[in-house]
Amino acid sequence: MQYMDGFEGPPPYIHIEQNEFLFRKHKKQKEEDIAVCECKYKPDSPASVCGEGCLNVLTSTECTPCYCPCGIYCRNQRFQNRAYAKTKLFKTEGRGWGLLADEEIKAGQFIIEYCGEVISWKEGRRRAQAYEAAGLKDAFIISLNSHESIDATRKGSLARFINHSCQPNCETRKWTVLGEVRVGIFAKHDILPNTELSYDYNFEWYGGVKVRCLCGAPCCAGFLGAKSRGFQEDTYLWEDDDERYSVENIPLYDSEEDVPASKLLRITDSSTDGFNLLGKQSQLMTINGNLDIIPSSIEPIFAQPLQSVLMEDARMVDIKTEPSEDAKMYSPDADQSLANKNVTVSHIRSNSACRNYYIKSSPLSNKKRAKIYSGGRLKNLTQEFDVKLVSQLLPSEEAQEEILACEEAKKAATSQLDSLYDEIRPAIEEHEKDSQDSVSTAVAEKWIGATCSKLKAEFNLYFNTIKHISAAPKGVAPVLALQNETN
Ligand SMILES: C[S@@+](CC[C@H](N)C(=O)[O-])C[C@H]1O[C@@H](n2cnc3c(N)ncnc32)[C@H](O)[C@@H]1O
Repeated sequence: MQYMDGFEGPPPYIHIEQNEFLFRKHKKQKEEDIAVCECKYKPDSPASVCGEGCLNVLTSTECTPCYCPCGIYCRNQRFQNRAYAKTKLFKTEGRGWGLLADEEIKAGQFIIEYCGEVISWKEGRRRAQAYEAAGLKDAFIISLNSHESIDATRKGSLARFINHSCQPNCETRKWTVLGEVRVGIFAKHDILPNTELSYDYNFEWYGGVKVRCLCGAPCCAGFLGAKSRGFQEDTYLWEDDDERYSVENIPLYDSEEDVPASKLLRITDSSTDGFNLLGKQSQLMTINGNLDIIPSSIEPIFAQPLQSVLMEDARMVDIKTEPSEDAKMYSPDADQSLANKNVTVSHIRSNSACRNYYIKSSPLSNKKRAKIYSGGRLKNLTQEFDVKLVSQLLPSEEAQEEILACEEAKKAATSQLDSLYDEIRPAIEEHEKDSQDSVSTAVAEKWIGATCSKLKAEFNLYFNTIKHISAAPKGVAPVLALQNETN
């Protein structure tokens, strides 16, 4: 994403409105598992249909379309229908971006779903550490259930912008929707328009970095997610009077570098897909890379601390946004910028061990492909040489043994990597290339390890060969050169 005159928006992300499953497929609900309520549609009281008394509502389960006795009148399909409240994105002072109510919201109302990438708990931990190592201070990982998390760092809904408060007006609730658990943000009490939405991250948040809380509530816990499982497992055990749990003993970060709010204005209408970012200038780039023209007279929004959340005087403008497609949302620039900023797991993965092992589609011409690939696998493009022959040319027995041992180690590492391919072949075939993002974390870890071992073994072989050749008497090198030419 690009902004005029150096104005910066939030780091780019892909806007999605349903969870994406990275490590498993979306569950398929079996017919026998569908919970059917006993509600009946009465024309004289439509508001009673699938309301508080509905058996499914009571168990936080959404009704399944076609199975609910109330048919199209069912009101218990809010996640499925994306029955979101109207919200707007805005720039806060010191807490990055936040989300405002853009209409009156009633107590208990479903506001928005927290969407992102569904990953394992272990992967969540790993990512949190990788994000922290990469200097990303905004945390977007929340827990979904005992073994899975939702990571909205790279992909997410507008809910990813809801900030924490120790005295929040919203809360997260988990609902079962078509057999899958989903996380929704719900109003704890009535919320007036232009009020910042917030929930308590304490039991949800999984940020690696300790961030000083700026919610301003009298009961403020001091920093974010202090009671969350991630926080506790990561660093500290939560115990009253535990002196480790004090601001002084914990390295704190401000949530972002303070950018004067007067420089920025961001306005979003959650009723549309995607969002726009606006600077003082009349032009802006949407996240999907389209250039929109906006009147330059719009005043910036000034955010108040959460204590004074009502923002009646703020002038806001709704900007119509184009429906976004994932592919468009992530412009090459945005992708590049995110890749530079976040040394993410997939970044590490794809740089460390991919063999570009294309099964079907490939940008290469057939001719070029045929030259490089052999039986579907990428040929070793480095110049091979006859190690045995080279060793015989070396005068010292010790040197000979060393490079033969290196050759053996290289063979062993290569065969270990090759045998791993049998394990990952189905994923490679499904995704048409050998990206480690397409296999489970456990396999990817083995894959990275095996690739590193192979690279190390190759390096040792070449290094020792060069070392011994350069130490050998004159004449050995030309013989080797000749031998290489004849190969
Ligand atoms: C889920 S994101 C919320 C959106 C974020 N403000 C942004 O600009 O993308 C969580 C991050 O926002 C910041 N944040 C949220 N609530 C905060 C608070 N009460 N005080 C300080 N920083 C906060 C922290 O950096 C936190 O890691």
